Amino acid sequence: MLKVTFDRPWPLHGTAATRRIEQEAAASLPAHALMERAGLAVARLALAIAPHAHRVWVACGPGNNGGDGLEAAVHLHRWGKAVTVTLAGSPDKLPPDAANAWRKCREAGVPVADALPSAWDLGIDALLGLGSSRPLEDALAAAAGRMSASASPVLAIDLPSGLNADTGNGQSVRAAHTVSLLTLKPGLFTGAGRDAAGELWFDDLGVQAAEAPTAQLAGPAPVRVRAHASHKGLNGDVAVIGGAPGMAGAAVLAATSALCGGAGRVFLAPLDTGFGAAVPGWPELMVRAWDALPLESISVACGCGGGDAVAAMLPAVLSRAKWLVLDADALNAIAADASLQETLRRRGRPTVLTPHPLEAARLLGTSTAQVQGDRLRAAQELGERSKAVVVLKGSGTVIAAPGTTPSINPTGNGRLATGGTGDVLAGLVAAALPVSSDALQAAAHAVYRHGKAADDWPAGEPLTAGALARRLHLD
Ligand SMILES: NC(=O)C1=CN([C@@H]2O[C@H](COP(=O)(O)OP(=O)(O)OC[C@H]3O[C@@H](n4cnc5c(N)ncnc54)[C@H](O)[C@@H]3O)[C@@H](O)[C@H]2O)[C@@H](O)CC1
Ligand SMILES: [K+]
Repeated sequence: MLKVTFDRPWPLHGTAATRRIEQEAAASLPAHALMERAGLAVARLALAIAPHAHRVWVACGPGNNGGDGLEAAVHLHRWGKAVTVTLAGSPDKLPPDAANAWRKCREAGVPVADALPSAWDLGIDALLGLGSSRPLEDALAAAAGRMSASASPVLAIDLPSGLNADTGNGQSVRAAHTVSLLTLKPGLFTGAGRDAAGELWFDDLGVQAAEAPTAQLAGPAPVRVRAHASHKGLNGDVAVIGGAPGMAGAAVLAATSALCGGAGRVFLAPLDTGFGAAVPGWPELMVRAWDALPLESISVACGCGGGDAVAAMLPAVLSRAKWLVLDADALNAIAADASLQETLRRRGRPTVLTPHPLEAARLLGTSTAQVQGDRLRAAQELGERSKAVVVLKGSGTVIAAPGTTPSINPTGNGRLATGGTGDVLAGLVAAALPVSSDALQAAAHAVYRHGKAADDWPAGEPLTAGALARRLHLD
């Protein structure tokens, strides 16, 4: 059993891959062995996270997730806990492993109640796992609702019941802890998964997964030590093109973020002709006209408050920039213009798109709900279509590129939901591209760093985009 910490990458396996791993392992093990291991792991974790909990409610569902709960209930009962089992389903319809666990439960004398209990110290959610296929109803919904609403902590087995393992969608139990079995599932880390799952634990049940991961949970970048004999020319030049009248702040945020994020030199090309020759308070930033910039040799972040005006620059920027980050208004302009989409596809140089779900929906010609319905798939599809790295922002930002395993970012929190943090990210990605040979890795590490800065934010201090940019210092 491992606690899932975000200081290293983790492989993630979706439902189909996990089912294959389970079938292969079950074929080489004695009957019921996997479920017995799962039940023991859950019972041990229950003791570890809630050592003083005496009354334990194990809410079991109609399938093998319920079976895991029944196995755990037998152990906890034997260890002296006051266990109450409820079963949302019929004992004679349980699948074989779960039916075996039910028999053991009855033989051990574990109390089984028809009605949901009114008080307990620890809830164990064994209603649904991988098999969750539709919204919770009736007895399952009643048990899930009562368990989630209680002040007593919930330990979810495999997944918070109702959560889709692949997409992180679905109304589900809200758990304080979730122990993911055999594999870690992508749905725990994106969409509603982060809020539903609480602290995450992983038990492989002694099975080494031979399946290729469906996705990767991103880890931090290795520390980049700058050589003593270094100079600014080795650390990449970044230009930010954006900041139409009334939106100059977005471009300034991206530029300051690139600077604080480690770029050697940073240019700012405001689209507001009245901007002035310098950025107050930031003498390091060099203000230039966009068409005076050496686009062929620099990293460009384009969008960032560019408004409608940015569309006119895009043909040149798309065909000339050595490295390119497209954000916000640049993405909207591309979504509205098939010839820009074609130029993007044919660019053939490192390109990163940083859409939020609505921008991604516009680019894909679909709805925000459909993008959010399967964030991994939407990011992958957009990457394939545009031949670019895609950073689909949101809870569990997805980073995808054609022909590669996508990543989900584990850092960041709701404090980032404030104006300008996306511009900060665009600047940071633009700074990361010139010093990396792999645009996907550069983007994933920048996203990780951006989120980590928010996770490490001092309590009681407001998180604003400008303050965030300043905190992106190199170690
Ligand atoms: N078979 C085994 O030996 C093992 C099973 N494991 C557990 O088994 C789980 C998967 O078991 P199952 O495939 O039986 O699936 P579940 O136990 O998740 O679901 C059971 C059944 O509930 C039904 N269902 C889905 N949504 C429903 C809803 N909203 N309302 C009513 N019924 C609904 C489905 O028809 C599904 O087959 C894993 O998540 C894991 O917890 C693991 O412990 C590994 C070992
Ligand atoms: K569950």
